[in-house]
This record gives sequence, structure tokens and C-alpha cells, in this order.
Amino acid sequence: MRQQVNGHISGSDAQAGESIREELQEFLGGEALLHQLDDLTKVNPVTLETVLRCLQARYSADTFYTNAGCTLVALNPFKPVPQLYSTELMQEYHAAPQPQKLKPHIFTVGEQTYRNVKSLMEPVNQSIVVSGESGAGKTWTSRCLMKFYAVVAASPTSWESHEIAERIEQRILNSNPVMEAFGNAGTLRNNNSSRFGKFIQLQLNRAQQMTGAAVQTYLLEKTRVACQASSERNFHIFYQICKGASADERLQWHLPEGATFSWLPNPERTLEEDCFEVTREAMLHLGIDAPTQNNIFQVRGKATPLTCGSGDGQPVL
Ligand SMILES: Nc1ncnc2c1ncn2[C@@H]1O[C@H](COP(=O)(O)OP(=O)(O)OP(=O)(O)O)[C@@H](O)[C@H]1O
Repeated sequence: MRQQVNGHISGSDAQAGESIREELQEFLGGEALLHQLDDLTKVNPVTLETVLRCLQARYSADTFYTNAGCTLVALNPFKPVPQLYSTELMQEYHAAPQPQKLKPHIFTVGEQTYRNVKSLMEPVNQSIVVSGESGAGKTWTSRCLMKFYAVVAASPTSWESHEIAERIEQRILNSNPVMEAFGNAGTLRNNNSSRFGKFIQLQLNRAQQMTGAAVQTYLLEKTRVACQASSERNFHIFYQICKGASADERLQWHLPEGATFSWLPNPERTLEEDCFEVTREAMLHLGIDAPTQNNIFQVRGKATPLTCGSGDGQPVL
């Protein structure tokens, strides 16, 4: 920061300021090469402008991951990039002698963490913190990491243990649609916004194979059930039930065909997250059988906002 002495900027600070400006010009002058900088620690001088210009250049070149020392910066591409998350690419990062030498990727973080567990004499828990503002891609990134571990941490030798591993993998991956149905909602910033925090624990045995998972949730935004900002929605599960229940289930759950409910705003917005079948299927894989599911949805239908509207769209309350 420049210091003012008697209202004037001191000579040495003015020189420093001038030299930073020159460095900045020089750095930004090489704009064509900015996208090749795969680590933000190489940006010189480090200013908000240079860092953002570097990320912008990489984004324009469809490069969505950049290192910042030992932290990985992930940009949300806001478009499908299937080749970036293929099983082949996971295997490539997993097999690489030095994954950190490959292009920055969430799989580098996944693999490095996996190796840290492996390489220590006494295994030590490893944590990955995924943080960012709403819509930044945290849920996506966590899903990617879980898929990555489901692939790399499941290579048992016997056929029987292969079956068990597949079941565990499937269960771990199936926890996502269920958690998202009950805990995510469409907001102004994100059609599939997690309205809760979660701590996902993946458990490995001594052979580094995945043996289970535990998810701890906290700070669920319960008030959303009764009160949503305009243009936002309630939790996906309610819309899924309304749109996906069969005629029999509608009768049982007191959901007349075509009913609208005061606490389920914007039902006309169809999201890909509205698929009831996906949630049911995932619940089944998690061991929640059809009668138990029926009880859950029945309770949801009776005890929640769904009963607080009438068939003609008028709120009862
Ligand atoms: N790597 C990615 N590739 C393609 N699309 C992505 C990627 N990351 C995020 N998205 C898109 O951006 C949307 C928002 O991402 P996500 O739900 O992961 O954000 P979030 O940080 O978890 O937000 P919130 O805090 O609101 O839950 C996703 O539904 C997806 O469409």
C-alpha cells in the first residue's frame, strides 16, 4: 500500500507503484499465453486483475481447473464436458506416476489424497474441503470425487468381493439423488441448490478398497418448507411426488390430479431434478423398500405443505 507523507506519496512508494504497473503491463501483454499458466502462484505480479485475467483466459480455452499452490480452483463450465469426467481419464490420473504433473484436475486432488492414505505406515484420515459460493459447483465436485473413488478404490481380486464392492459403490453413488431430492431446491442462483451442509466420509480398508460411507448433514434450511423467496422453489421431493405419483398413490397420499399448492411455488418450472423415478430407484438401492418408501411419501403428503393448498389452487390457511 502506498504511504502518504504530508499529503504526498513518498518517492520510493511511487517507484514501487510504477514498477508494479510495468510488470502488470508486461504480464498482460503476453495475454495469448495466459491460458497456459496452470498455477496461479506463477502469476506475476499477483493482483486481482492478473489472477482473474488468467482464469478468464483459461476459461475461454475450456480449461476449467487451475492450481493455486496446493489448492485447486475449479471454474463452473455451465455446460456438459463429458470427456473431462470419463472413466478413462480417472484411470489415467490413477495410474500416473506423478498425477500432479498432469493437467490440474479434481482427479489430481482425489488421487493425491488416496495416495496419502496409502503411503503412510499408519493410515491417517485425509480431508478434502470443497468450498465456494452457491452455484460454484461444490455438489458437482463432490459427486465427481465420489465417482472417482468408486472407480479407483474398488479393485478387489475375488469375484465375490468384486460383487460386494460394486454394491457399496452403487450405494454410495445412489445416496446423491436421495440427498438431493430431500435437501436441494431451485433457487435464483442454482436450480439444484443444496440447502444443507454435508460431511461425507468414505471408508477404506487396509487394502485401500472402499468398504462404506457415512454422510452427516447439518444446517438444513427447514424454513424453506413453509416459506420460499419469490421465484424460488420448495425442496425437489415435493414436486417429484406431485408430478410422478401414480393414480393409486395420489388417492392414498391425498394428492388430487392437477392440484396446485400454495407452498409449492413455480411447479411449472420443470427441472431435470424433478424425476421421482430416479429418487425411488436410488432409495431402493439404498435398501429402502417400496412399503417403507410408501410410508415416507405418505407422511410427506400428509404432514407437509402439500395439505395446505386446495385443488383449486387457493391456499387453505
Ligand atoms: N464441472 C462441471 N461441469 C458441468 N456442469 C457443472 C460443473 N460444475 C457445476 N456445473 C453446473 O452448475 C450447476 C451448479 O453446480 P452445483 O449444484 O454443484 O453448485 P453448488 O456449489 O453445490 O451450489 P449450492 O451451494 O447452491 O448447492 C450444476 O447443476 C451443473 O449444472
